[in-house]
Amino acid sequence: MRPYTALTIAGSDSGGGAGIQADIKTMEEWQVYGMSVLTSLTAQNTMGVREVHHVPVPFLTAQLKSIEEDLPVDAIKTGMISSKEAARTVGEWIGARRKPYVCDPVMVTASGHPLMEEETREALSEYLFPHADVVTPNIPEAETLLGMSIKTEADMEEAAGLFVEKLGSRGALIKGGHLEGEAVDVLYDGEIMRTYREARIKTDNTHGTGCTYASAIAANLARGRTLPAAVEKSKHFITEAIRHSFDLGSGSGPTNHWAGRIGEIK
Ligand SMILES: Nc1ncnc2c1ncn2[C@@H]1O[C@H](COP(=O)(O)OP(=O)(O)O)[C@@H](O)[C@H]1O
Ligand SMILES: Cc1ncc(COP(=O)(O)OP(=O)(O)O)c(N)n1
Repeated sequence: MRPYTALTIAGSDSGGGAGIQADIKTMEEWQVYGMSVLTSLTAQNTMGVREVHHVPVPFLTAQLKSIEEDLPVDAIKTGMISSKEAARTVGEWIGARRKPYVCDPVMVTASGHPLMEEETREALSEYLFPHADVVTPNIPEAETLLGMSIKTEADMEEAAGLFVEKLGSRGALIKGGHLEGEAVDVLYDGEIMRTYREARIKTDNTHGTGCTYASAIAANLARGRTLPAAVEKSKHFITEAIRHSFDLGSGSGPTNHWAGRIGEIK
């Protein structure tokens, strides 16, 4: 049996809530075989990031080569890409594959630790966005990348359009977790603007939500779903993962990747 597969190219979170750990856990929940190419190692927990080591670019290339010579890739997700050189290497590799690709432009952790060098921001639109079916910025990321302020749903729609028109991606999903009120996300696929809306859940345990959401979208694309359908399924998935999130650690706890299976194992 050949399973659906997805590749995450991202950083490691030793605390298990974000990064490749969240990505692989999420892919597994969608019965998609997850593979990982590590870009950086973070010494991290629910309270914050203690230290970061970036994988040397030649080793990044070695990991990509190991995947390509042996394993099929149905969809790709990228997360933490710290340097311009890493962005170039990853972007060129993805460009040669022509597979569904979700680009999560992570810049800073919720705890305030930078995950990307400042000069890498421009490299994202140069090397990664042109290959992306969808870029998934949160509000601060979209504001930084577009140089605009986002406060309303109308602003989110404008931002989604600008990602496609100015920053070169095929689609954009602006995530509204950092605004107040309902948890609203806006998707523009280059043709139609769509809104995904859920009630806001009262919790501080949202560590890893962005990684989990982007990986669920990649897993659904790997399964052959359209982008709007993949986002709809993944929005429901992330909402339940937040609703059943864990009170683990002293900081912002992780989401619950197995929320959809609660009660299965007695
Ligand atoms: N408290 C919450 N209740 C319900 N949904 C939330 C909540 N916080 C975030 N979300 C949703 O989680 C997803 C991730 O959003 P966001 O927090 O903006 O991204 P990031 O983790 O990258 O900062 C989005 O679908 C957002 O609407
Ligand atoms: C290694 C690593 N990659 C990405 C993140 C950011 O995770 P995200 O889900 O976007 O948000 P927070 O967990 O920071 O709220 C990370 N922390 N570590």
